[in-house]
Amino acid sequence: MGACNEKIRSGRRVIIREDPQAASVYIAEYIVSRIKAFNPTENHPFVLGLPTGSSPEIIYKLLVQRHRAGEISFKNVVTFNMDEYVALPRDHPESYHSFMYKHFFSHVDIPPQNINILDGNAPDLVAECASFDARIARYGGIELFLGGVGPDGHIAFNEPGSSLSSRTRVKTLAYDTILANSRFFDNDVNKVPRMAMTVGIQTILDAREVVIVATGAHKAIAVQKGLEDGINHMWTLSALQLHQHPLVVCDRDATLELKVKTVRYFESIEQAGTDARTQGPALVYRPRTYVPAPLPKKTSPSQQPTPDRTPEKVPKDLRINTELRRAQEDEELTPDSMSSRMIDSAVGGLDGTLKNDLIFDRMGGRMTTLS
Ligand SMILES: N[C@@H]1[C@@H](O)[C@H](O)[C@@H](COP(=O)(O)O)O[C@@H]1O
Repeated sequence: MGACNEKIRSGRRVIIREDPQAASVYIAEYIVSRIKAFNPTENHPFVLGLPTGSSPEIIYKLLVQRHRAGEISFKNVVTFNMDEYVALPRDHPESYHSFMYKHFFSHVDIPPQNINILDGNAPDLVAECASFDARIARYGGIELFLGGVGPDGHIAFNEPGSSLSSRTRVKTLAYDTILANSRFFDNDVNKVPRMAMTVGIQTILDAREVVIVATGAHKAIAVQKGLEDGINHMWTLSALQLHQHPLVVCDRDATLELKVKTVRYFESIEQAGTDARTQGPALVYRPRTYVPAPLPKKTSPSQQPTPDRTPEKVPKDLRINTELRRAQEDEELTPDSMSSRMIDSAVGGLDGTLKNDLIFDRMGGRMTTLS
């Protein structure tokens, strides 16, 4: 597993800020800059994946502020939310529908028909999940998926043990998650829904870029398992090691379980000038792997886009071809394999201090110390 990871960790970025506010400022600015760089139009919208949870609340607040200041429009942005509880009324204050309208959608100019949230009360939940995946495919895939992480390392509701190749589906919540989320339900575990619908790990990995916010000491073990250990379905955050462009933004507390060397390494990448806000994956050069069907003409908010509701109606050519996408993505910010660190030229462009830090990390150096 270790050797395999070395090859696939390319382009991984970890940004560390002192507190949740500063981490959120970074992410909000990043999202704004990505949407602006994409220059979305009605026929070529920016497709944004979105989370709920307490961690992204500040991010939404900042995005709303930027919108009110006239700095960003969401008119040509299409959103897909990660997850929703099953059988919780849509207008329940803790439904993810309510959360999203309360914190974000009601305050920006996104057209209602551009909003996609799983319907946890659909008569056929399996068909609803398939329809959700079909809608994502119809829009040409997700450009940027923002996510949080649970204390047990889950992303969306992909609980420990989830399949790394999963797509949108119904999941039974882990007890840890029910306990963690009971704070939103009068601290009563019995009020927390037992099931949820969630995008799968593969749904997230299919996004062209994934941004994770992790703040607070209670996320430190998940961050350590996700970043330093190997890919493990018991810590589904770690699946991002399979992605070409994951960006994890932590506050200082969330790094408490990381090795000092890991923290210093990622800080050195940022100091070396590979600022994620300007070094994200190319937005326009990566070809879409399918041709999106033309979007319906906008009429009234009550006339939602009418995606096919059943899996049978999903045309084959709308399926995501991840192999082709991977083949196209070969740009790297900084080599992150042990073998490449051993080559002095890999750090040749850094200043003396950074060079010393990284050269210290050579396998040869460690062997000398041990002998
Ligand atoms: N389904 C959500 C996740 O998407 C979220 O990342 C997690 C962490 O939430 P918080 O940010 O409140 O810690 O909570 C829930 O389980």
